[in-house]
Amino acid sequence: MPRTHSGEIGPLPGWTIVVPVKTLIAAKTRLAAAAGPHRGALAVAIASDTVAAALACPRVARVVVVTGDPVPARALAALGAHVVPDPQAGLNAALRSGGEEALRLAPGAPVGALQADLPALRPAELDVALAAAADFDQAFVPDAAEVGTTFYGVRPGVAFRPRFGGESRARHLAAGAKELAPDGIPTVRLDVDTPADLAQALALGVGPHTRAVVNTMKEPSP
Ligand SMILES: Nc1nc2c(ncn2[C@@H]2O[C@H](COP(=O)(O)OP(=O)(O)OP(=O)(O)O)[C@@H](O)[C@H]2O)c(=O)[nH]1
Ligand SMILES: C=C(OP(=O)(O)O)C(=O)O
Repeated sequence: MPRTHSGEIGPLPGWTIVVPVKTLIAAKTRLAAAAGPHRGALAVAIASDTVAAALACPRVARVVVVTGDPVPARALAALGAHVVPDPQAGLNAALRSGGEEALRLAPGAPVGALQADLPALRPAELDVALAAAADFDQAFVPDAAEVGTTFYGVRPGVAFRPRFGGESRARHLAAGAKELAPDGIPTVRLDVDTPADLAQALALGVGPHTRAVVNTMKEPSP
């Protein structure tokens, strides 16, 4: 059963959050030099901390992971995500496919897309973003660099049309989605693509999966 919570207008259905996870062999290429042989483990760990934080968020009823890779599929299912296959037609096709599954699972629930690379994500900060998003047909959270997007969501009954990839902030704005960038949600906005992003996330405080892999990366080679 989806969790519900009380608000001024009575109990609302919880969000279904769709998280896309790339096949590991192609994942986190910008961290390849920093992570070396730990790149795949780091990608799974970052996705695990993102999914665990989303599942712990009061306004989230369920997480649908879209991936074509059995390794993150197993790890994220073990955390409680519902995993579906990737249609292998790019990021937005993967998200739309997850959105269709979201409607099958909970037709009356709001649907959001969340990047899988938010290792510092705090459930309470995601909750702030979801509470704000509920007031708009379509809304999104820009990434910390204000170029990309970390979250895009729609109200029940509104077509789910994510436009992620590259300069997606401008595309979401042009499509009429409301930009949400309140103070106090840095961990929703900090997507980790580069070593500098990872350093910033470590400073904010990452989840235990990412912490463990980063500790291994720091160990001197035998
Ligand atoms: N399921 C799925 N997820 C994808 C796909 N492309 C990207 N993603 C996910 O979308 C988010 C943003 O991905 P990117 O920044 O393009 O890739 P990345 O692996 O994080 O990093 P780079 O390799 O450095 O570009 C991450 O959560 C990825 O796992 C895809 O084709 N299918
Ligand atoms: C896919 C995106 O981001 P990145 O490639 O920076 O993870 C995006 O911001 O739409």
